[in-house]
Amino acid sequence: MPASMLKVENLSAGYGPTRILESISFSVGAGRRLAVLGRNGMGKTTLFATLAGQTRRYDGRISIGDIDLSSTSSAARAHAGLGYVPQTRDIFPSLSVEENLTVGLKKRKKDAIEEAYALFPRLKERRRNLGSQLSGGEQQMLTTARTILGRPTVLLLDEPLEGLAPVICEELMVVFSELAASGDMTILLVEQRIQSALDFADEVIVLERGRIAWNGTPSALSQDHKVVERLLGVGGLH
Ligand SMILES: Nc1ncnc2c1ncn2[C@@H]1O[C@H](COP(=O)(O)OP(=O)(O)OP(=O)(O)O)[C@@H](O)[C@H]1O
Repeated sequence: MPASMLKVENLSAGYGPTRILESISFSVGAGRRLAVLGRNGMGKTTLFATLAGQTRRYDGRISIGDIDLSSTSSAARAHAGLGYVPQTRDIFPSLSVEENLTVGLKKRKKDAIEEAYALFPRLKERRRNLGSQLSGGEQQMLTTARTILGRPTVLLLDEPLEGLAPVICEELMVVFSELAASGDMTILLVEQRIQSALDFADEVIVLERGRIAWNGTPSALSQDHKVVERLLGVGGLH
């Protein structure tokens, strides 16, 4: 299935009575890549959790293509093509890699496994290992592969590089770029490794206290040292 456009209009959301996101609006064209940046606690994870239907939405609209997802369940959003890879690397620790990949699949188990191994050959080497025996990078590959097997047309990746060695980060970013280049997925990436996010993205939004404080291209952001320092808290990019 080809990638879908994601549109977010005047979205406000939070946890119970605690408002975190205030009137967020942006759209990501089909097959485009958006980096969502911001200092700690500015609402990036809350934005993704809200898109995935896991927080309380007070107001606003979320749509994929022509489908309005605003009031639908998390399961319905996944069914409509939204894939969410949370920061928590959700895998089953007591199941093997292969079982993690196929649990819940009724059909095309063999195809799914081969597809995941083609994407992440390291998982093939580890196929008999339990989830709990994997390194952080392998867990990230497994959770990403599990989500991709659901054939999302919009993929949300929340800090996939967190805590990983540089060589593994590079490996993951290559796969994410290949997925984006396939034209099958629109990808939104939250990442603290700002340079990696800027190298990957076509467009950027920067959140500050639950609002969009800046939006533009990666090159415009790289050149705006004041914005980088004020909104991202780093003295310069390299
Ligand atoms: N389950 C929750 N209940 C109440 N408040 C929460 C909950 N999760 C997060 N928050 C609050 O929402 C705000 C935004 O947090 P969020 O995790 O979305 O930020 P973030 O930009 O992803 O930060 P980080 O880069 O540290 O992951 C913070 O003030 C945080 O304390």
